[in-house]
Amino acid sequence: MNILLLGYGKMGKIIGEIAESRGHHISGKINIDNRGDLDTLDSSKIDVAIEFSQPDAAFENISWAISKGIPVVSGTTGWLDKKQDIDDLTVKNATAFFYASNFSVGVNIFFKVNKFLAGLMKDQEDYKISLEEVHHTEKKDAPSGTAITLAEGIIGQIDRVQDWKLSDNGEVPSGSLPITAKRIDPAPGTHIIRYQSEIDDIEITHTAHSRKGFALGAVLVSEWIKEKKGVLSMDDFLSF
Ligand SMILES: NC(=O)C1=CN([C@@H]2O[C@H](COP(=O)(O)OP(=O)(O)OC[C@H]3O[C@@H](n4cnc5c(N)ncnc54)[C@H](OP(=O)(O)O)[C@@H]3O)[C@@H](O)[C@H]2O)C=CC1
Ligand SMILES: O=C(O)C1=N[C@H](C(=O)O)C[C@H](O)C1
Repeated sequence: MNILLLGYGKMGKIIGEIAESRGHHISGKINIDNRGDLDTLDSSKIDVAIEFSQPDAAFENISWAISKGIPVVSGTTGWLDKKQDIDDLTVKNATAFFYASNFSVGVNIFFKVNKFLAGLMKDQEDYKISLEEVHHTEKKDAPSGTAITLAEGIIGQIDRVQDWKLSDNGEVPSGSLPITAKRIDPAPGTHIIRYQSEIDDIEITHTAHSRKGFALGAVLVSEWIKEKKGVLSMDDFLSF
């Protein structure tokens, strides 16, 4: 498969290595300084674009590829206020767009565990609920996309929590779920959900040991999406 990498930073580099080790060819490695190369690329020869850039670049990168009819797999976080426009463009151009806040299988299992636990805790009003995420200091957005997905999983199950708020000290108005974002090198990504009461605490944690799980997931999805059309997500890809 011919893969275009839109964004060639920490993630783009590992994705490129894994893709090549699985027999794929990297048709281009695009960063800010060589974005002009897109004008000379033969888009008909690209099977999939994998987009891991930065929040303020994602929309432009994805729109470019989708407008050319190239299926896109994107993991960039922090731009989702514009996702509906991309979904509409995908349908208009009869191609495919796949977004996930986290491509690792382990985190996607953790998403399910989070929802299950929230369902069990929905009537346990004595427990204070909080979420903490820890990432490396180069991360541009906070909270992480993964933390937002986890928060949405809790909000969907527990009526007394209506929204989430970023908070340094865990103090938020009643009805909000506090998310604390810590930036500590070299953390690839840790997410902790806590239910705390006077009697006891329940805590679940996912700790990524490297970026390999995110990158491998993105390559596996790219292999799967090649012949697909429409707006797709991890729920379409995973069988659990
Ligand atoms: N969904 C998931 O599973 C995961 C998502 N992520 C997300 O992926 C994104 C990238 O992460 P990471 O690789 O660690 O970040 P990096 O900062 O290491 O890499 C981002 C790259 O994007 C490039 N870039 C910036 N602007 C543009 C542009 N206009 N066009 C093309 N490329 C551009 C940067 O170029 P330059 O170096 O020239 O500035 C840089 O090389 C982040 O949003 C992160 O949150 C990360 C891990 C997993
Ligand atoms: O920026 C990162 O590094 C990561 N970003 C994603 C997020 O915001 O959730 C996924 C992972 O946690 C690593």
